[in-house]
Amino acid sequence: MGGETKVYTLAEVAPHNNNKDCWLVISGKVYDVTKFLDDHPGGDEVLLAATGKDATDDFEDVGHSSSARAMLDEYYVGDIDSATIPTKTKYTPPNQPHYNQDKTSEFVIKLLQFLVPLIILGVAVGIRFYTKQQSA
Ligand code: HEM
Repeated sequence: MGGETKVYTLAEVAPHNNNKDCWLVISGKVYDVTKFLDDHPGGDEVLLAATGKDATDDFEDVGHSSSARAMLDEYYVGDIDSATIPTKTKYTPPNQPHYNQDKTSEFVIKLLQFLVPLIILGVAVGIRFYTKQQSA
C-alpha cells in the first residue's frame, strides 16, 4: 500500500529548523518532530539545535530510553541520502616514524644540555685538583 520510502538530501531537511516545522536526522532516518516539540522531556531547544545536521550523536549521547526510541517511528517521514551528510573530519595521526625520530633527537639534545655543563664542571674541578696537588 504505502509508497516508496522518500529519500531526502540534507539540504532538503535543513530548512525544517524552526518551532513550526522541525525535522531531525537520526541514524539515517528523517523525523518530523514538529508535533513533539512541546512534549519532548528534554525541551524543544535541544531538538531545534539538532536540526540541519546528523543528530544521531546528540540523540545517542543522552542515552534515550527504549520507549523514547519506540517513539521515533511515529515521526518517521523518510530516509536521508547519507552521501549528503558531511563526513566527520578524519584524524590523521602525524607521521609516526618521523615523529619518533624527532623525539629521539630531542632527547639527545636534552641529555647533552644536562651532561655538557657537568662534564665542563668535572674537567674544571679535575684541573684545579691536579694543579693544586702539583703546586703543593
Ligand atoms: C525524535 C527524536 C527524539 C525523541 C522521540 C526523544 C524523546 C525523549 C524522551 C521520551 C525523553 C525522556 C527520557 C527517556 O525516555 O529517555 C527524552 C529526554 C531527553 N532528550 Fe530526547 N528525544 C529525541 C531527540 C532528542 C535530541 C536530538 C536531543 C538532543 C540533544 C535530545 C535531548 C534530550 C535530553 C537532554 C533529555 C533529558 C531530559 C531530562 O531528563 O531532563 N532528545 N527525549
